[in-house]
Amino acid sequence: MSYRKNHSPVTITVTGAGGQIGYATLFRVAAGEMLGPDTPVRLRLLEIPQGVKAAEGAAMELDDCAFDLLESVDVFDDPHQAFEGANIGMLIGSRPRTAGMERGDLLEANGAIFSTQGQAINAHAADDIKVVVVGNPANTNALICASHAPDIPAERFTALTRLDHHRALAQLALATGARVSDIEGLAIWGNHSATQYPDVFNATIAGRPAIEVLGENGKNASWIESTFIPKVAQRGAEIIDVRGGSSVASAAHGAISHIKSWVSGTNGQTTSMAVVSDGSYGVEKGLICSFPVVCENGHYEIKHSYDISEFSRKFIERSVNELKSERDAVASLGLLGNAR
Ligand SMILES: NC(=O)c1ccc[n+]([C@@H]2O[C@H](COP(=O)([O-])OP(=O)(O)OC[C@H]3O[C@@H](n4cnc5c(N)ncnc54)[C@H](O)[C@@H]3O)[C@@H](O)[C@H]2O)c1
Ligand SMILES: O=C(O)C[C@H](O)C(=O)O
Repeated sequence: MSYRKNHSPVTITVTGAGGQIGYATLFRVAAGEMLGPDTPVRLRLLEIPQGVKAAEGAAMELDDCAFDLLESVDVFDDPHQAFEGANIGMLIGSRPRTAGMERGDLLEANGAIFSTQGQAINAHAADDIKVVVVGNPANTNALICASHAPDIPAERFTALTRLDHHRALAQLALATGARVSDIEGLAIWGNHSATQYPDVFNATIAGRPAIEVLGENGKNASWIESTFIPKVAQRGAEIIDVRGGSSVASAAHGAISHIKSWVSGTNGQTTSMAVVSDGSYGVEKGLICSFPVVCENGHYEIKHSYDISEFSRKFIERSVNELKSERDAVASLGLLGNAR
């Protein structure tokens, strides 16, 4: 459903609320930037015990802002309480990789978090719950979460690739001198990882094929392959390298934009969301994969009109194969609940 004309409060559960992205998200949500100026919000903040103080501090500052849209803010360390009545779940908190941790250890640690949260959402969230998973590995965490919430349609569990979409828009605008608002049809395919595929071949700039405009700016296919794709796909690592920590404000902006689009629509414009595959474009059904989507009336739809060249197919397959291997790894660890 769309909340735009609905003045009743919307309950939003934010996990990892004491962390950096949580801090960069909460105040904007309470100010109405996500659901609009007519929609009051109730915030339910979830942290692990060690993070509760930080979340309580954020809650105190939220009070001190005296936001007129903020009806309540509560802090929990129990997911079953935190997801009570949630209409929206922003699942930001996750277990970061620390020294000595293997990939399997990371998947396992996060698997435990996201299975518990999936169960809590299944048991306590509102019927119209919409979930975006931000915590990495975001796509597979969303898959685990959905698999533990058998009473909720799998379509309601999504993962964040909007940040990647924004990064791609910005790089294309920089390369062509275009305005971001003149670009349409750009899409991120696959996993929120270095294998993701930012696709310019279906994009237009001020109504003209982006490829043509790139060509006029001296940017050919080899620029796309050797500069544009790695720049976007490895931007997260570049930010970590330059900033000394992973992206925060841009990730919060991506998460807010993701929910805003899903709830209020994209006015026919394309965006990217990692959503459950319906088998479109040969992506195995059930994987949480980034696709081009449009949103309307509180729903998203995968766009089915994209031309996929051999070049694009190769990149999409590589990322989808990575999603399959993550899915197989968590399945073999017994972390997937009900098969759908
Ligand atoms: N998808 C994306 O585009 C994207 C972009 C940037 C970062 N990220 C990911 O977002 C996540 C959060 O990043 P951050 O910078 O806010 O990290 P952070 O370490 O500052 O904050 C994470 C918070 O989550 C909390 N947490 C851990 N386990 C939890 C659980 N089970 N329940 C509730 N809270 C829990 C921690 O206590 C911490 O306060 C990371 O996994 C990061 O890799 C994703
Ligand atoms: O946290 C990370 O590893 C990077 C993050 O997912 C990003 O894309 O900025």
